[in-house]
Formats: sequence, C-alpha cells, structure tokens
Amino acid sequence: MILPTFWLVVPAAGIGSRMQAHCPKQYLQVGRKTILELTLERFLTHPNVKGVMVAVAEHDQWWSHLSVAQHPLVQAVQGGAERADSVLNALLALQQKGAQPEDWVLVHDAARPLLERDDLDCLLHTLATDPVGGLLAVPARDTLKQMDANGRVVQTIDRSVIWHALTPQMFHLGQLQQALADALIAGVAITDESSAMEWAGYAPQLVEGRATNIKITRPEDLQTLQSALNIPYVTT
Ligand SMILES: Nc1ccn([C@@H]2O[C@H](COP(=O)(O)OP(=O)(O)OP(=O)(O)O)[C@@H](O)[C@H]2O)c(=O)n1
Ligand SMILES: C[C@](O)(CO)[C@H](O)COP(=O)(O)O
Repeated sequence: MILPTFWLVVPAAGIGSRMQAHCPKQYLQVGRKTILELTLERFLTHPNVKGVMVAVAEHDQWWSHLSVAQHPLVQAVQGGAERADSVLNALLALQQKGAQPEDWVLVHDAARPLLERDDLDCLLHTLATDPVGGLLAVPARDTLKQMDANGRVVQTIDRSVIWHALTPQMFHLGQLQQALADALIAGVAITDESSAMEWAGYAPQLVEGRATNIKITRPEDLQTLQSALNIPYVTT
C-alpha cells in the first residue's frame, strides 16, 4: 500500500480545564510517559512523516523537559488563544520551514494518545489522491436527543447521518491555512480543521476509525487510558 508523505501538527497549547489536574492534561504522566509523548510516538515511528510542529502555550513550563523536544523531526511553536489559532501558527511555522502548499498536513490532538497505526494508514491511503482531504470519524451509536433550555427532550435526532469527528484531520497545507485564516478573520466558531474547510466551501471526506481513539478530556478518561495501555490504575 503506497502512502503519501505528510507533515504533522499537534495542538498542545491547551490548559485542560475540564481535567481539573495539577498541570495541563497533555503533560499528565501515564506509566512512564506523558500523554503528549505517547501521542507523538504514534507518528514519529511512521516512515512517511516529514516533520512535526507542536504548538505549546506561551508560558509552557513542561515541553522543554521532555526528551522528545530534542527529536530531530520535532519543533515547537507558540500556540494561540484557541485551538484553531494554535493550528494556524503551526501551519505558518511549517511554511517557514519549507513545507509547500500542496503538501499533506495531518492535525492531531495532543490529547488523543490511542490512535492506532492502521487507522492512520487507512486515512492516508483513502485520501492520498483526494482533492480536498478529510478526517477520521466514528458513526453515532446511541440514540441522540436534542435538549431545550430546561433540560427537556425536544426531539430525537436521526443518528444515521451523525458522525463524531476525531483526529487526525488531513488536508493540503495551503488550502487549510487559507480556510483557517479566513474563518478566524470572519469570527467563525472553529473547533476542528474540517469546520474551517466546510466554511470555505469544501466537503471533507469522512473516514471511519476506531471509537477507542478518544480525546483525554475529563478525569474518568485517565482510567480508560490506563486500561487501554494495561497500566494499573493509580489515582493521580
Ligand atoms: N488554545 C488551545 C486550546 C487547545 N489546544 C489543544 O487542542 C487539543 C484539543 O483541545 P481540548 O481537548 O479542548 O483541550 P483543552 O482546551 O486543553 O481542554 P479544556 O477545554 O478542558 O480546557 C488539545 O490537545 C489542546 O492542547 C491548543 O493547542 N490550543
Ligand atoms: C478536534 C476535535 O478533536 C474533534 O473532535 C475536538 O473538537 C477538539 O476538542 P475541543 O474540546 O473541541 O477543543
């Protein structure tokens, strides 16, 4: 299976407020490594990765202490107020490094350490010649309800057309940078790369991935992560 080469952007400049931990969640240690190191490992072992740009917070005090910060393929750039700002800063830094507008760039959350290699390769293979790009996603499994302001059910949503967006999200660097920049200038609410591309008029391709590719967001997700890695659960 011939796979395209790609640049990787990892937004890691968040504060992890929902995790309510002593440090940003991407720096929580699980076993012997931080969540961010576990995530980066999934890509640094891939033969097609050309370089990695990690967006870290302006006053980040943890990144420089990680050995992965010295990896020859890895560089850091200052993130922004929102995830989209962090991603845009990383894209601009990749262009300054010599990345070309037609190059593939994958954007993957620092907080998603359980990505499987075959899901990554499925995304790369499926979209290798796609004119737009797309994202890993999982179809909704549960019955979905719409809620009113009082917490009452308004209606049941047709889940047959509902998918949960995951990462990596894979787009051509130039198109993504332009879409993100324009959307941010327009003040559009952008929570993932696909929503910027959709706002720009593109129709990204959904590629089914594993539901185990979770985003570590709340304290209970740490137990899920430790179970997935077969690490005895120790309260932090
Ligand atoms: N200004 C921001 C905000 C978020 N992120 C990154 O985007 C990813 C997904 O965001 P989320 O899970 O929401 O992380 P946080 O914003 O840190 O979490 P919270 O909303 O609970 O504060 C994370 O890897 C986070 O570090 C980022 O790079 N820059
Ligand atoms: C990009 C993302 O992982 C897609 O599900 C998600 O939107 C990022 O988390 P956030 O809480 O929206 O920043």
